[in-house]
Amino acid sequence: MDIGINASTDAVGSGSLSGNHSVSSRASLIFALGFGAALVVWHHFFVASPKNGDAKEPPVSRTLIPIFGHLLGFYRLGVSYMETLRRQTSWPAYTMKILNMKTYVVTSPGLSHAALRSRQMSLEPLSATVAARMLGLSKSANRHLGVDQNGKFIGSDALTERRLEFTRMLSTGSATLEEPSRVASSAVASSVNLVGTDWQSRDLFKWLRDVITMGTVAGLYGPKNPIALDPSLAEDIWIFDENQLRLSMWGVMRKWVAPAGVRAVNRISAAFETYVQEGRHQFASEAVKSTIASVLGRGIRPNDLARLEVFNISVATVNTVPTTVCMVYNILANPKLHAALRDEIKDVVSEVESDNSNKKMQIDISAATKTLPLLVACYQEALRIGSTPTCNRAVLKDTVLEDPESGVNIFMRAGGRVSIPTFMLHSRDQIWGGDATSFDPWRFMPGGAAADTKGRAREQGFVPYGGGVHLCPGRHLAKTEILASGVLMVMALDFRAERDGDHIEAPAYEGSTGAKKPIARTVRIRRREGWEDVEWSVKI
Ligand code: HEM
Repeated sequence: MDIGINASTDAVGSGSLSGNHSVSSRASLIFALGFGAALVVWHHFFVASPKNGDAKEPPVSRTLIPIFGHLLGFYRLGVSYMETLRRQTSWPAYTMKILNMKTYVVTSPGLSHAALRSRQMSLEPLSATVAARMLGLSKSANRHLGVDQNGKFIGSDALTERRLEFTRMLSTGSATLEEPSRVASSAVASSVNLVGTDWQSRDLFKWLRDVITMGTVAGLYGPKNPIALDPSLAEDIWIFDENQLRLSMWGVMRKWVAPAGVRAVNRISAAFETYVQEGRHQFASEAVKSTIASVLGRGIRPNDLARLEVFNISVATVNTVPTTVCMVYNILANPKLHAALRDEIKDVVSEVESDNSNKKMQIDISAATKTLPLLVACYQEALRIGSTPTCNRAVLKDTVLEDPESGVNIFMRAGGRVSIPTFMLHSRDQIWGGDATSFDPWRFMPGGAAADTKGRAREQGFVPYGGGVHLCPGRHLAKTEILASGVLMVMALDFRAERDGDHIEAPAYEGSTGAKKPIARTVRIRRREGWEDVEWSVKI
């Protein structure tokens, strides 16, 4: 284009330039067509062909658009794109090829468990390289994570050490789990106790999001945490989450491709850097205190530590929030269920102490599995359909795994990735006894399709917290906080739809690139009638 304009305006050499231009543009056209045809043939035979290198390797999923087809699919449909590809094959897994990277997407329950438990696969190389690309860490911090100057994982025990420490500190029965669980539940109770006696309109998702985020962060990072000082940072956690894919894919170009994501990382990490420099982490949970001490002990600068905390804080909130929102919304949308829960929970409510102005009531969730089976079933059902984490693994060595359902052996090549989108297992009618997309807690009650006769949740195909050595270390804390939120919302508050005469509807979701986020809806909320003067707390 530029050559053409220059040629016609160049009085001296316009003719020859012009002539050269038409010959060169024909040559360019022929070259472009030849190159395009070669690309399509290469894509067809080497990328889009359903045949893979090894006969036992899962078939390659096809896309109509060469090279960028899968990326466009993700941009358009988010993680649900993986479900559309699943329909191309009856294998328990398929291969998604993007350039030379192979991702094995596992779609059957048995193969998922086998992959999650396999010692030939690990999450760490992926966490380390993705963190390095997304967070703008210094070279020395990348080295700490085991990432070399080319962005390649060369190994480090830093993430293993953190995982083991976190898992130990947040395991059931440990005093170090009790403290953050108590603080998180009290923070939710405090938010509920602030609700007034007159009806007020609230965006239910945003309100619950902020209540849960404040609770989780207070539980982990203590009362002087950055979000307690600047609540607007809660929004940044979600902006970061929505931009994760773009941040991780574009490395140094992320400033241009995901400016909002970069701003969110900078804002959150700046606040965490000040938090560490001012020593406010001395009031944090033991789990956070010990991991911060070990990172600083390895010579990592506070600025890099703060950037790593962006990742950690996101992991701790972006699944807890959608699970709670899903549970509360669906309870409110079903008046029969709501009434049944009020009836169940009333037996664990007791008056603790009263002064002249306030009654103090406590809800005991310490033995919830026994005393609150319907609420626990609501929690399980919300885990099933309310959050959509994807478990990822790097294949460390050539591996063959058996799919127990079909008896087929599946080969996965070293250097590839494994992706287990939990929503694909959690939303299949044949696994969940029909109508898998609806919220039906009775599935998890004794004898239901998702439980045994004693009400123990089925394990096959139910992997909300992943599995194997990477099984979510925060699951016990999350469970307590979600149950505490549930009992408080049900017992302490009344809810109504925004318009008189309407019912509160079950949440509807937009195709989101990040964690599951329902379409915004406003509801009215006030203190429960007849219980206006009560100050609530939760016994965990
Ligand atoms: C309902 C809430 C939650 C859900 C559904 C959830 C789910 C998950 C899943 C699926 C994984 C990946 C496991 C795998 O790949 O096998 C994971 C990992 C992780 N989660 Fe959670 N999580 C929740 C809450 C939390 C909380 C509250 C914390 C923090 C206290 C937390 C901290 C972590 C960490 C640190 C990892 C990485 C583990 C590793 O590197 O091995 N999660 N979570």
